[in-house]
Amino acid sequence: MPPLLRAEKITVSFGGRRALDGVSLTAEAGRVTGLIGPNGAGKSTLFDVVCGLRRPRTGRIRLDGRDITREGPARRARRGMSRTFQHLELFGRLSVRDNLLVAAELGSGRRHAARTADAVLARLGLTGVADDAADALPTGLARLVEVGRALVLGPRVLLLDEPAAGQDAKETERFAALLRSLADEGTAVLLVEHDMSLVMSVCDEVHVLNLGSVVASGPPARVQTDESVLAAYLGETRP
Ligand SMILES: Nc1ncnc2c1ncn2[C@@H]1O[C@H](COP(=O)(O)OP(=O)(O)OP(=O)(O)O)[C@@H](O)[C@H]1O
Repeated sequence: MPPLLRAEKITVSFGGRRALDGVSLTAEAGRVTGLIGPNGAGKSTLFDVVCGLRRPRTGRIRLDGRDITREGPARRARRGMSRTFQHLELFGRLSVRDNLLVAAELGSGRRHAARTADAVLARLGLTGVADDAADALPTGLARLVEVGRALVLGPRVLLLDEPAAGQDAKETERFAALLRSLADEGTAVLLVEHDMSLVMSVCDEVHVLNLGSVVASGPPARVQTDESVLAAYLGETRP
């Protein structure tokens, strides 16, 4: 069986500068796959390519083996791909619940959407703030709302861009348990995150990007001690 998600030799240039240079990686169903690397390594650009917001200059994106490189974001979402953004994209004046409902109604009818939104709110521990305006929440909780908006669509592939930024230690611990349970249900989770203890504790496999290339891939324990990874991070927080 092909991997659920596969990026093949993806190249993206901005002007003359290569942001991604022949990047290949996979994300499997039932696994949490980490994507780490220093600032500017190309992580968010790769997410944009995977979810259809940016066309690569060369390379292919495959879902279940099918080439979806030419499909747009809406089509990919219907195929079961959801993502969150590094810069929050919530409707600030809407309540937390309505933020989820707007997304859920894209995926199903109104009654079903309400039930789905409430179930996701409960799962994320957000029921108590369901009626609060999204822009009144602290960053850690606002990021969970963003995750909730992705979850109401019941994704098979979930792309999370720095979801734990702004969370305190307790929130991060709960979040790690959520990621594990999503993977246990069969979701392919692709996680971009700077919190190394979260990445190392929750991921089954980690890909390391540096200057637009994958410099290491493997289980967290191996990647952590890889020489090229340590070199990529010199001058930054080491993994
Ligand atoms: N729209 C754009 N126009 C020009 N250059 C861009 C654009 N988006 C990204 N870049 C450049 O591409 C490179 C990769 O950026 P990207 O945001 O993908 O990195 P990243 O690994 O997600 O970084 P961070 O951890 O800081 O979010 C960087 O050099 C960045 O300046």
